[in-house]
Amino acid sequence: MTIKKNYIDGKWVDSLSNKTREIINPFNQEVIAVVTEGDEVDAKNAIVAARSAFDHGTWPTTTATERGAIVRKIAELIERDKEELAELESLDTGKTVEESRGDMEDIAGVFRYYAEIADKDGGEIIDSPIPNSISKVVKEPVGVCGQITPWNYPLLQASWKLAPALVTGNTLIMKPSEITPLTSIKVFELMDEAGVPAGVANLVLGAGNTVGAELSINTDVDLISFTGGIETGKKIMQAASANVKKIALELGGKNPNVVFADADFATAVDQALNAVFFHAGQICSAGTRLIVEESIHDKFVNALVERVKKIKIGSGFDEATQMGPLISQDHLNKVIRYVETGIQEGATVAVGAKRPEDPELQNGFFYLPTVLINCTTDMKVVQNEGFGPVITVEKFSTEEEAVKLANDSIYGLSGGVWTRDIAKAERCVAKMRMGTVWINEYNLYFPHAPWGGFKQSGVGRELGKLGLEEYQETKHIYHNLNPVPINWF
Ligand SMILES: NC(=O)c1ccc[n+]([C@@H]2O[C@H](COP(=O)([O-])OP(=O)(O)OC[C@H]3O[C@@H](n4cnc5c(N)ncnc54)[C@H](O)[C@@H]3O)[C@@H](O)[C@H]2O)c1
Ligand SMILES: C[N+](C)(C)CC=O
Repeated sequence: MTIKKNYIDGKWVDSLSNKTREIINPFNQEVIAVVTEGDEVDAKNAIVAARSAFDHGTWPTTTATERGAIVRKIAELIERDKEELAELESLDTGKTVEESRGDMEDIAGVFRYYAEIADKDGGEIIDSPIPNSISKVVKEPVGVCGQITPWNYPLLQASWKLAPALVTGNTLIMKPSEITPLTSIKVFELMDEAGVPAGVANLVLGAGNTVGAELSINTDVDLISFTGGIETGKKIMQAASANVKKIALELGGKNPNVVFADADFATAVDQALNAVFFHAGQICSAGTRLIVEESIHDKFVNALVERVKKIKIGSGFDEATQMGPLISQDHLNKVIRYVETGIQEGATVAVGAKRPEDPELQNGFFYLPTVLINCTTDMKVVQNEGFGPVITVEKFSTEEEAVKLANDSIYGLSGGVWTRDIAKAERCVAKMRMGTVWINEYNLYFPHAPWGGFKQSGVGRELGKLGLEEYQETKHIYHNLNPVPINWF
């Protein structure tokens, strides 16, 4: 098997240690690739390349229109190679190929969106309060950016960082999750083909506590953008204080999906399933906390359980499959422990809570879709992110109680409200402390609207204009057209 390499200063290179890592297919544990295993030294080399490209290269001063054209070209290349990318993503993560195809469309859309808005904001002229002066505000790139991504949406989360960083003239070093690097490697090949200059975009493969930690602490890095778990986010925040780096943190969620009795019942049941079991629940915004009005609770749970029993789990490459495996043995063990904790705390298993018995699935990291009822907000299984195909169900009887339960969390990433009463929906979402709230919808996102968390779900925003501004410094330029001595001293 050819060893896949780091991409530093425009060249594909092995890590200096010559260590390698096997990449495993979560469906059957087969080795699907071998990649070089970078560490702090490789990260430092990439930082030197990115620093030099920023301080001495042409990229930061290339016009936004030209940078936008290159980013548009990346979108076209992703569309050209969409099928190959989708298959790689499914091999690496276990998600269905149909899902991965959807991801690739979203990813191309993100590159296109940022290519389009790249040259649409030329700054601002301020109405200066001082005669004979010009006061203007311009945007400039932040500098060298470290970008660290998770395993659940490897290329999608990478695209939310790469596209805005590039169009705004930054240079960058990306570290994908060490267990799912394949589509990131491929997209760096495409960025090279699109004409991104050497040193502007660098890729270092390897572990979080080596490559990731170096990117976070190194004082030649000006910004660190991280998507991943809350505990890692806290470490990165601390390390970033070494040079008061700018930080953008997209962290976890424990997201409430509130269903009122007057909601469209069938749609709310269907979307509650999607909200949590899509990608086996390995989604930051998964609607893992179902909060249902008491009067419809039993009927809702029964309908949910009937549908859950029919979910087809299997290979992401089988067109009939609706849910694939979890990402790894470690993660499967974590989900098993998480459910056991819930049961010990008093939750009742309505369906699932075990591994499938199908002999064909025994080599994969599968866990059955699980519904836990009789849950209360004080339980760990309701408060902690499980990141698996597990939904907890709580009851409420008043609108105030529904909002109170929804907000009772250290997280604030996203949430949903299901009702036909427009005023009630608006009252609820106005009080819900989350970065994204859906009304009669769940888990929808697109490049035009910002994404990010309240509370411990993160700092900053990705996507939309705010996602671009994360990669920009704001400079006020004051020009005195009639300089005269002040004569104070
Ligand atoms: N808010 C969002 O948009 C969003 C999107 C996707 C995933 N997530 C979150 O990501 C988590 C799952 O992903 P994960 O298990 O890969 O998360 P993780 O925190 O374990 O790892 C994420 C990345 O951080 C790296 N890392 C680990 N330790 C590090 C360190 N000390 N310094 C620097 N980097 C380090 C890892 O190698 C990986 O590349 C979940 O909590 C999920 O909610 C959030
Ligand atoms: C941000 N999102 C929803 C694409 C993936 C979260 O894990």
